Amino acid sequence: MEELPIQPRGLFWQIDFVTSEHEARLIQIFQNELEWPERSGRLSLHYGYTFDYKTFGVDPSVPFKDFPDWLVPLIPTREGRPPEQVCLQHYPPGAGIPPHVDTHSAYDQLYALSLGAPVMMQFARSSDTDVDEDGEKKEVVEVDLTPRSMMQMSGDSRLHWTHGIKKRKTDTLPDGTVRRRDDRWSITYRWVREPAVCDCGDSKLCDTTQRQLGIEREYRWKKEGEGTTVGLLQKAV
Ligand SMILES: O=C(O)CCC(=O)C(=O)O
Ligand SMILES: [Fe+2]
Repeated sequence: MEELPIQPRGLFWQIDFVTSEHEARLIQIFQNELEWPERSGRLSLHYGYTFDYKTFGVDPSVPFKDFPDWLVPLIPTREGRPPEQVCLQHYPPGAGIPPHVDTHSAYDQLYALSLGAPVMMQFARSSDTDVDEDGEKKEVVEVDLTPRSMMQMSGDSRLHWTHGIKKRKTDTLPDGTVRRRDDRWSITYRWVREPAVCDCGDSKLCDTTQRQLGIEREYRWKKEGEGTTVGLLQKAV
């Protein structure tokens, strides 16, 4: 994988992690062979261990959910062990994910594979000099999540920038082209951090730092029923 020469630092990229034929077969499986929750918006299916919201680690009372056959060849091998948790998500056109960092204390490495239609992801950090489109003092960088690409978020991109996908039906590319959204699937891979303590010291985005400073966190920032990733992700404050 190669690091993208952009801010945020720490984004590693591999194009064509799967072939178009392989991608088409996977999308067939996602559309015809999996049981998705019945609601609108972004939908998630989880594999591997279940997260325990009390300990912020793996819940030992819930058995490991085996990786299905289609998932096994899609597991990144660079970490030397398989991820503890894998999440398949479907984004119909118009769906998004609010800006967040994946909880620092719970997870160490984080990878995401994109399949189907491309989408723009916004990476953001607070800034004294920049304002975003909502007038907030934020520096925002858009990264095009092109299909079949594997992205690793490490370093700054993992710890000190939030990431999210806007709920909208089109994305505007850097050259001004307006691109319609279409169905997208992503597979997110998470490696548990042991012990569950992060030492990055970011008081805005790090749950360990906030706990040490006595700052109350907003774990349950997602609406009830909006998916089972509640607690995995931390809202940007
Ligand atoms: O859909 C993606 O590529 C990323 C999703 C994400 O940020 C997450 O599940 O934490
Ligand atoms: Fe995330």
